[in-house]
Amino acid sequence: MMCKSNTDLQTIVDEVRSISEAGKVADYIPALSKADKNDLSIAIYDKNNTCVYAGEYTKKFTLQSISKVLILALALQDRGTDYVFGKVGMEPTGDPFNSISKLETSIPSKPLNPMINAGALAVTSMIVGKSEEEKWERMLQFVRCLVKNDEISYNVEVAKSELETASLNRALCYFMKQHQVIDGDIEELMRLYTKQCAIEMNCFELARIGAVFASNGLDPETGEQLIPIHIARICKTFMVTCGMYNASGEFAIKVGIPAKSGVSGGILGIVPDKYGIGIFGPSLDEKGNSIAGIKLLEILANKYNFSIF
Ligand SMILES: NC(=O)CC[C@H](N)C(=O)O
Repeated sequence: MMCKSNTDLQTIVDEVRSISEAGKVADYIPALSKADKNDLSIAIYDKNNTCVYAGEYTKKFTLQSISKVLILALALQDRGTDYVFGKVGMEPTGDPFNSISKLETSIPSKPLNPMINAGALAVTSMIVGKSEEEKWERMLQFVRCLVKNDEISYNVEVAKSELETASLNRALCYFMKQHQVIDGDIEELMRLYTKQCAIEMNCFELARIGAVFASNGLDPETGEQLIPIHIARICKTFMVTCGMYNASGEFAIKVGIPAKSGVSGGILGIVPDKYGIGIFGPSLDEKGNSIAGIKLLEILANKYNFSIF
């Protein structure tokens, strides 16, 4: 399926692009600091299988936290809701995505939700497989299936860069191991998590994943049920309550759709029963969300009445 350029969308992208100057690209994962601050691209994939784009839409980026939604969908299929939510909560947090503080203060000690790092690390530890290789193969295959592209892979440099510097995420893991939220080898978990975060695609491919969620788990092209309906619903609900980190409340008011961002500057947006949206704009605001990406969504939401509320 080809995605077509769209002049109305391009006009909005051109208007918004300069906002990127006010933000900065993530550099706590050293390899991400190489991103071009002024890149901005968007694709909107209709559930009836048409797609429009604007900006440098073939540019690839790593999913980072967007992968949390996808791996949650797989873990829920692997283990069921009772098991997953026995270990990870369902409540939003007003803290930054990598915060450790609530882990110690909540009783019983479990991460508040699967969209913050602690919760996502616990979710990745639940993926079924006889070996590390098998677990990774299953994770990658699931994402490939959502995009319908077997060439989707991960950025080795970004994964390595994060693996070498992820002391805080390691600390979250060891804390959770002590409290029986996770078990197994922490370095294996770190390798799987940093690879899932480094899965790479362009905004068109991300928009296609959004279209699967928008259609309650159905592949927009083949009609195949890729994600069970109840799991697609759980994922979209988490995206509304926790998807934009500690900016989720403001985003719900200003845009009003399920969305998930990542520190690479990607945003996955879903207009239920209508569109999947993929955005890439690596310049971030102080909460770690794409500054131009959010602006684009605000404009589009107003213009086309996207809000689900
Ligand atoms: N917010 C994000 O995108 C964070 C993902 C990143 N890989 C991390 O764990 O720090």
